[in-house]
Amino acid sequence: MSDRFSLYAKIPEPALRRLPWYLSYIKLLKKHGQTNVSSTQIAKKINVSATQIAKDLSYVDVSGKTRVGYDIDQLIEVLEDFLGFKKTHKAVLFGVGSLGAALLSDSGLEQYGLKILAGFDVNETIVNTTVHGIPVYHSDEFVEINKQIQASIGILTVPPDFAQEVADYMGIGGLRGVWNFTPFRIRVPEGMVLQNTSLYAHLAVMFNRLNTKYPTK
Ligand SMILES: NC(=O)c1ccc[n+]([C@@H]2O[C@H](COP(=O)([O-])OP(=O)(O)OC[C@H]3O[C@@H](n4cnc5c(N)ncnc54)[C@H](O)[C@@H]3O)[C@@H](O)[C@H]2O)c1
Repeated sequence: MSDRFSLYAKIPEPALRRLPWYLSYIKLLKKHGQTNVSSTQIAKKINVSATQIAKDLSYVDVSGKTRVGYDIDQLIEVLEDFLGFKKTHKAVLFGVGSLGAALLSDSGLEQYGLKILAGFDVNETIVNTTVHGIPVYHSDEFVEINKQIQASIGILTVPPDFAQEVADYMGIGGLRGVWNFTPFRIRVPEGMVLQNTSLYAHLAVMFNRLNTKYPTK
């Protein structure tokens, strides 16, 4: 992220979560040849009020013009920069099982600025192979290997019983952020960034909403 953004107020998380929606919508408009967009136009499609959109965009270094709106090329550039999608963040992944291997095969992550350089596992049948072109090493080799590759993010896709132990080990190897896919609520030392992601948590919310709207016997 550019230094210029450090001049701005800390953006609230809900606003930060909405910015990628705007980005993806304006990229679609660009694909259809549009060059400018107003917050009112975004609002109609995204289902967020125009006032909220203008407020969210006030956290990034871009300004719209009356009646013309925002320049789409500039808005895409600034949003991608702000969201960190233009920079390469080096990562490693622990636990090359079904979820881990799927993440290694997802080329979308690299487009969004996350480059996975290596996988680590303890299963001898996976160690010293490549998965989708990414080398997989034994977990014991992580600290030495990371001295060379200097990754800063660790993706955690091990069984929950090993989640805390592996997260602690990630810290020893110099990682500064953990993207935790396990359902285990890991603790990380102060200064380490933790992001928990769970498909199942979202699924539970959807089931709950469905049951509320359409109760079953
Ligand atoms: N967040 C989500 O939406 C989501 C979705 C699916 C699975 N999960 C979670 O992701 C994790 C992995 O699930 P999966 O289905 O891929 O399991 P899996 O059993 O297919 O894979 C786990 C892998 O971790 C490896 N492993 C075990 N101990 C290790 C260690 N100490 N260091 C490195 N690797 C180690 C195993 O050898 C295996 O290859 C689980 O915690 C699961 O609950 C989360």
